[in-house]
This record gives sequence, C-alpha cells and structure tokens, in this order.
Amino acid sequence: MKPADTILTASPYLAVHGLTRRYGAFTALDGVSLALRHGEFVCLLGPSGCGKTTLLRQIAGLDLPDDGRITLQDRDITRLPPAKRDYGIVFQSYALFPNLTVADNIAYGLTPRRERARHRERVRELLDMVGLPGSEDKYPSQLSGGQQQRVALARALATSPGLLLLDEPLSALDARVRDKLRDELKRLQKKLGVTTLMVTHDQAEALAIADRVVVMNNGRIEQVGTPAEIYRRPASRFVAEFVGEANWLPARRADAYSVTVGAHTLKLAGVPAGEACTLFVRPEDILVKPRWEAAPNTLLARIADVSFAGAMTRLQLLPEGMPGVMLIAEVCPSMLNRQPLVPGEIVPIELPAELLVAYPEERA
Ligand SMILES: Nc1ncnc2c1ncn2[C@@H]1O[C@H](COP(=O)(O)OP(=O)(O)OP(=O)(O)O)[C@@H](O)[C@H]1O
Repeated sequence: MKPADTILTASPYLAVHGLTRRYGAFTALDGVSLALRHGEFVCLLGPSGCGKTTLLRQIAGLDLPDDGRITLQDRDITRLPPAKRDYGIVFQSYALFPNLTVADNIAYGLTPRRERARHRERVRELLDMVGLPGSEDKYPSQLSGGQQQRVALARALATSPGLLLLDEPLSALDARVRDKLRDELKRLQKKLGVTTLMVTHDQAEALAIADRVVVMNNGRIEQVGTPAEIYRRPASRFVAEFVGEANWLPARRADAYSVTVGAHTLKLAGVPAGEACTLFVRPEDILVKPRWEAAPNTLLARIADVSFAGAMTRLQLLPEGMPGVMLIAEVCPSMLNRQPLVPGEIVPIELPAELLVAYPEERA
C-alpha cells in the first residue's frame, strides 16, 4: 500500500495534510493526506462509519480538525469559516428551503441581492444546465426527488465555485433516476471543469463516475487510484473485498512465482513472503476453455450451477484437486464457441497467471 503522502502532487488544487479528528477516545480521521488536481472528480468510497463525511465536513469548514492542515491552491484554509472557502455543496437530503421557489432557492447565495435581473438570468442558465428549464416558480414539494437534487446542484453551482462537494447526493434516489443523474453529473462536471469531491458508499457509482477513487477504512486511506487501478490491482485485501466481486483461494507459497492450491501448482507474477497466502481472482478473469490442453494454470472443474446474468453467464465451479474450493466464474457465452454449459459437465478452466494476486495471510 502506498502511504497517502506519496500521492500529493506538485501543486494540487485542494490538499489535506495529516488530517485527524477525534471524538472522545474514538479517532474518526487518522492522519489523512490527500491531494486533488484542478478539475478532477474524486470519490471518497468506504463502508459506513469509515470517516468519509467527517473528511468532507472538515474540507467544508463545518467541523474543525484536531490536527493537520487543509490547503486550497497552497493557501491554508484550515480555520477559515465556510463562507470564505469557495465551494458549493449538495447533501443526500435535498436541503432546499420548502417555502422558497426554485428560483429563490438557487439565487439564495447570489449577491448583491439588489441585482435581481442578473440573478434571474443566472437562475435561468443554471436551470437549463441541470435539465429543468422553466421551473423557476415551482416549490420543492412540487418536484420529484431527482428534480429536487438537480435544483440543489444548481444552487451549489450558482456562484461558480472552484470546488464542488457532494455528500451521497444520489443515494436517496431510485436506481433508474440515480443512474441517469450520475451520467449527467459526470458530463456537467467535465464541462464546467469544477474540482469535485463526492462521498459515496456505492462502489459501482464511484467506479463509474470518478477520475480517481479514494478507498477509506477506519479513518484511514487504504488506496488512491483510477477506477481501473482500484478494481484491477487492489492494494489490500480490504479494497479487493469492498470493490467488486472476487474469489478467494487458500494457498501455500511454493516459490517467489508459484503457489499450491490443493493438488495444483499455480504460477503468478509474485508471491508474498510467508508460508500461507490467499489468492484473489475476479469471476470474469476465469477462462472456460473450449477443449482441454495441458498448459500452466489450467485444470478441470465440474460445473455445479449455471445461472443467466444478462450479458454474462454465471457459473459455480468445483475445481478437481482443490477440495473445499468453489469458484464463481462469469463467462460470455458467445465467446465460447461451444454447446451451452450445463450443470454436472466437466470443463477445462484457466486461472491466468497475470490476473492472479496473492495477499499475505496476516492481512486477512
Ligand atoms: N459528532 C460526532 N460525535 C461522535 N462521533 C461522531 C461524530 N460524527 C461522526 N462520528 C463518528 O465518526 C465515524 C465516522 O463518521 P462519518 O460520518 O465520517 O462516516 P461515513 O464514512 O461518512 O459513514 P456513512 O456512510 O454512514 O455516512 C463514525 O463512527 C461516527 O459515528
């Protein structure tokens, strides 16, 4: 795992340095360091209680750290009041004023108040931008959840802030609205180039929307990387388990580049020190071969179950010579060029050496 400090770029837009927040004896943030480049979309991802919102609140100035610093374009903002930090924020609950119209909600932070005509024009522009043209005179209660969240986004962007903070903005919405708004949010963020930090506990959402994902656990950063890096090369077992689905196989180290699992020896790019380790392989990385041929990392497996999963077919496999191991594989039937797979059938499978990762046993 890389220490978080090593990801600090030369001149980040926003950076936190060794941020710590304690609540009594409990440490909610434990020396977190992180840097965001200008225009980047970064997601804070992690299980409930890992400190995501605490970190966002520190950056917003809604709570103060016990230790550490926050800088915005190299300026120390750690103790600045929220109004002086140049950000817009959207929360999970829409937090609109119910007694104000959409237009007044959006224009709320625009100053000076006397410039009503200019504000009206800005509100119109913002409503167009978030896909709600002509909604100026409606009240929040007349809007759906997705529409209210669009208004909240327009309000957050009204002053053209340099930083957009989003605290689970999509999680109260139903799945279809959430996916649509997620895509729109990403497009809008790229168009405006506003540096964005979003909290989510939804790994699929983080992978789909972010330029970089920050995986947090117990008040610390486990890994920072692009969605592909996080998914393909999880830096720890925690990240591998939290992001995506994986098979885990108990293994014993044979040498620096191979392990044994049951009666089989499997090759891989590297094996950690220590007698025992755990092998990680994604379901879609297991290859079902059209015919048997003796080759490295190739073995026979009995199909225990086949289930339809849309574009992919999902298999439960019991590899021969690996007692107690069951693998989940996802295969694309059109790639197989063979008869349909059926339960009870014995098929050759390959666990590709370059896609296997071994984690030390003590991290389990
Ligand atoms: N004001 C507070 N007083 C005491 N403990 C707090 C306070 N605020 C947060 N905590 C604790 O700090 C930890 C981190 O909370 P935080 O809200 O940052 O988690 P999170 O990762 O955002 O989780 P969730 O996804 O559930 O919102 C939690 O265990 C929480 O109970």
